Amino acid sequence: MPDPILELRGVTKTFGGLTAVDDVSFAVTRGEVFGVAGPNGSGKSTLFNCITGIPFGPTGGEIHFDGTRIDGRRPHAIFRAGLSRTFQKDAEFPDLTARETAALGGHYGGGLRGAELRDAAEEALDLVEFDVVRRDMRTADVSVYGKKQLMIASALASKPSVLMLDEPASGLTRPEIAALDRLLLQVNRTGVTILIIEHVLGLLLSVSQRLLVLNQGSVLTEGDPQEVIRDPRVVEAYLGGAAA
Ligand SMILES: Nc1ncnc2c1ncn2[C@@H]1O[C@H](COP(=O)(O)OP(=O)(O)OP(=O)(O)O)[C@@H](O)[C@H]1O
Repeated sequence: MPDPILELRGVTKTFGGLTAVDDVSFAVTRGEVFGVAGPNGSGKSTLFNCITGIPFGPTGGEIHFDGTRIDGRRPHAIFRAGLSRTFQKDAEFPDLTARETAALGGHYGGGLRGAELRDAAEEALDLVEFDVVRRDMRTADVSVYGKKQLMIASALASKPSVLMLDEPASGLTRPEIAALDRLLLQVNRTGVTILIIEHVLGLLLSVSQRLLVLNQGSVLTEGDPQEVIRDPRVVEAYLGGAAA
C-alpha cells in the first residue's frame, strides 16, 4: 500500500478573478521523487506556494502532511514540521559565507542553534558535495552551480522529510544538470521525499518516479513519467504540439 506523506485535496488558489490553481488533488508517496510539469503560467509555483504557505496558503481545499492538516498554518510551522523548499531566485544574502548560507535553513526550519546547527549545515554541504575549501567563501563569489548546491544544502540543513525544488536546473549547463541529477538521486536515497518543478524535461524524467502535469491551473494527467510525457494532451499543452 502506498504511504502518502503529502496529500492535496481540491486545492484552489484564486487571485481576484484569476484561478491560478484549480481543484488540484494528488498524493505524494513517502520516499519518492514526484515531478510537476506544465507550461509557463500553469500554476506550478503557485501550487508550491500554497503547500508551504510562502507567501500564501490556498483559498480552498485541504493539504495534509504526514497525517496533519497544514493549510492555514503559518509558513514557519510548516517548515518546522519537515517541509522545506527552494525558490527560483538566487541566494538572498550574498555576503554570508557558504557555511552561513547552508546554516540558514537549519536555523529557521530546523530550529537548530550552536554546534548542532554547524553540524547540520556541514552534513548538508557534504551531502550536496560542496567543496570543503570553498565553504568560507562569500556566497556571492560562488559559481552558479555552487549557489544551487548551497540552496539545496540550506533546505536540507533543517533535516526535512520533504524537499520541494522549484526549477533547480535553471541557468545550468548540461554537465551541471547531469551533476544535479546525480545529486538529487543521492539526496533521495537518504530517505528525503522530493517534489520537483522543472522545465528541463530530461532531468525531470530522469529523477521522477511519478509525474503530474498542470495546465491552466488544473491537473491534466498524472502517472508514470514516460507514459505521461507521451500523452497527446500533454504534448499539445506542454510542448504546444511541437513534438506531435
Ligand atoms: N501573486 C500573484 N498575484 C496575481 N497573480 C498571480 C500571482 N502569482 C501567480 N499569479 C498568476 O497565476 C498564474 C500561475 O502562475 P505560476 O507562477 O504559478 O505559474 P508557473 O506554472 O509556475 O509558471 P512558470 O513555469 O513560468 O514559472 C499566472 O497566470 C500568474 O500570472
